[in-house]
Amino acid sequence: MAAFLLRHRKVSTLGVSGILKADKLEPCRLHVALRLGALAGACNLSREYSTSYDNRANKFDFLDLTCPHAWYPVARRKNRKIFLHVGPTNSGKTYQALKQLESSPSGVYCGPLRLLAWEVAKRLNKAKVPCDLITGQEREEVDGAKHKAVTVEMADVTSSYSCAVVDEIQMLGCTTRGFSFTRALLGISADELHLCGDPAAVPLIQEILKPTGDDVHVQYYERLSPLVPSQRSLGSFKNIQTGDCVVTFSRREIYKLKGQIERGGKHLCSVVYGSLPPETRTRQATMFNDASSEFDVLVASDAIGMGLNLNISRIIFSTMKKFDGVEMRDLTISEVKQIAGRAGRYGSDFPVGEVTCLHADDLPLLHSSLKSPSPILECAGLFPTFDLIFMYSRLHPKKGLYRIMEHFLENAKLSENYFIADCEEMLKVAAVVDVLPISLHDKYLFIISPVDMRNEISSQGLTQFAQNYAQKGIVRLKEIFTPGTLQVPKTESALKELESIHKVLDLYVWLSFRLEDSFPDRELAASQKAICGLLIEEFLERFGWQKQPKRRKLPSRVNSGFLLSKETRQCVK
Ligand SMILES: Nc1ncnc2c1ncn2[C@@H]1O[C@H](COP(=O)(O)OP(=O)(O)OP(=O)(O)O)[C@@H](O)[C@H]1O
Ligand SMILES: [Mg+2]
Repeated sequence: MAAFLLRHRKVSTLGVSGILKADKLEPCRLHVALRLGALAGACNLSREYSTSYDNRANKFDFLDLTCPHAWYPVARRKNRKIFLHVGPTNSGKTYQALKQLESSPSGVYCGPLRLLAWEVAKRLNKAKVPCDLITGQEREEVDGAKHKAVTVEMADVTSSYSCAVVDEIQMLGCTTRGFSFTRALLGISADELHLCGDPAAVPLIQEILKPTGDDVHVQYYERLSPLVPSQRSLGSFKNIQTGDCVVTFSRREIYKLKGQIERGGKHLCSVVYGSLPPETRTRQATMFNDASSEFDVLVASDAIGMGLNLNISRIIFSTMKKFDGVEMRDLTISEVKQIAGRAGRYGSDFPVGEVTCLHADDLPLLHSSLKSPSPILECAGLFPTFDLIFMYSRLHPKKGLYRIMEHFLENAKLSENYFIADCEEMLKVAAVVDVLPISLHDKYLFIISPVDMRNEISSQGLTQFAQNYAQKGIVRLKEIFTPGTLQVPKTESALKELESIHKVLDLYVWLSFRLEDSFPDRELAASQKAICGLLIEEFLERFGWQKQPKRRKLPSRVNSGFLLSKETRQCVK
C-alpha cells in the first residue's frame, strides 16, 4: 500500500548513533559577516579582526562551543528569574507553572510533545487567555494572542516574554533532543522562566546557569495522590479491570496484548504508541478517559510516559525490558517512575494509583526502581547553530555537509557540562542531500526535518522531496503521492505502512511551512494525513490482530477518494 513512488537510490547507513530533531534555523545566513562580532563572544575568539570575511573567519575557532550561553544575546540582556518546579510525577509542577503563565501579560509554554502543546493551548483559550499553537506541523493563530504553546524545538529565542515555561526540563539530558531543551533554557528571553521536571536535573541546571547571572529558585513538590506498588503480580489477563493500563514496548506486543485481553470478552482496549499519528493518540486516550465509552482498558508504550493526564487506575508492566535500538535492556529508574506515575492522577476517577507487573519475577526491579532517586544528570545536550556550521563550512569550501558536520562534531570543544547531540539520522540525511545541487541552508533544513530515517517509506519520502526540490524547485504532492484507494489496514504490515505514509505527509507539511513556495500543497497533505488517521482509527475500533468472534465487514468509507495506481500497487508488492 506504499502510496509513494520511489525513484531514488537506497539511503546509505552510517555508523554514527542517534537522531536529531530540531525545527528551527537560527536566523543568520544573510548576516553572517555582521554577526561575526557577536559570535566572537560565543566562541571565545580572538578579537583581532581583519577586514575580509575569510581572513576574519580564519581567526575564529568555530569549534569552540564552551560558552553556549553567549549564543543568545536577547536572553542575556535580561536578568531572568528562574523557578525550578521539581518533584515526582503527578505533584502539580506543570499546573503551578501554567498558573503563572496564564496570569502573565505574555508568555510561551514549551513542551516535549505536540499533545502537551495542544493541551496547554486548549486550556489557556478555554480560560479566555488567547493562545497560539505552534508546532513543526501546525500554526493555529488566535486573534489578539500574546501567549503561545509550542513544541520545544519551535521555541523562539529572539522574542521577549513576561513568562515562559519549559516542561519536562530533565530532557536536556536526552542524547537526541536534549540540545533543544538546552537552547530553550539558555535562550528564551523572559522575565520569569519556569522549568518543570525531575529533581535529578537541579544541580546541572544551576551549574549551567551560573554564567548567565540569572536568579534561580528551586521549589520542591510532593506527589498529590498516593502511588502504591503492589506486592502481587497480575499473573493472568483474567485479572484485568476497568482503568488498567498495560505497558509494553513494541507495536507487535501492543496488538498481541490487546487481542488477548479483548478475547476474554470483558474489556475493549484503546492503544497509544509513538508511531500512531498524534491526533489518533489523543482520540484513543480520550476514548479511554471517557467513562461512558466501551474502551475501558489501555494498552500503551512509554509514549504515555510524559505529562499526559489519563484516567488510569493501575499500571501493569508486561515487561521491564525495552529494546533501545541496540540491545534489550532493563528499564531505567527514571523510565519506571515516569510510566508508573501515570496511575492515580490527581483529579482523575482514581484517587489512589497502583502499579504492578504481569510477571512476579519483575516485581523486585519495579519496587527498587520506585524507591530509588533518579540518577543526577551530568550533562546537557548541545548542537551548533546553523551560523556556526555555515561559517565553519566557509573554511572548508570543498567539503559537503556530511563531511563538515562529521568533522565539526568530532572536533567540537565542549565544557564538562555539555555533550554533543547524537546525530546519526541527521548524517544519513546529509549523505542524501549532499549529492543534490542545493544550498547549504536548504541541506541543513532537510537534515533537521522530522524524518525517521530508520523507516524505509519515511526516508524514501524525504529523498524524493529533496530530489524534486533540487531538480524543479517545486514539489507537487501528487507527483509523489499517488492518488489511490487507501484502505483500512487488515494486517500488521498494512497498518505500519499507513503509519509511515502519515509520517511522509507530515514531513511535507513541515517542509511547506519552511519552503512555502516550493511545497505548495500543504492543504492536500494535511487532508491526506487526516484520512490516514481515520483509517487507522477505523482499524483500531473494529479490528485486532487476533481472531475475534464478532467480525464485521469492512466499512464502506474505506474509499477515501484515492486510487492506488498500478505503479504503486507494484511498489507495494
Ligand atoms: N492545585 C491543584 N488544583 C487542582 N488540580 C490540580 C492542582 N495541582 C495539580 N492539579 C491537577 O493534578 C494533575 C497532575 O498535575 P500536573 O500535571 O501539574 O503534575 P506534574 O507534577 O506536572 O506531573 P508530571 O511529572 O507527570 O508531568 C493535573 O490534572 C492537574 O490539573
Ligand atoms: Mg508535568
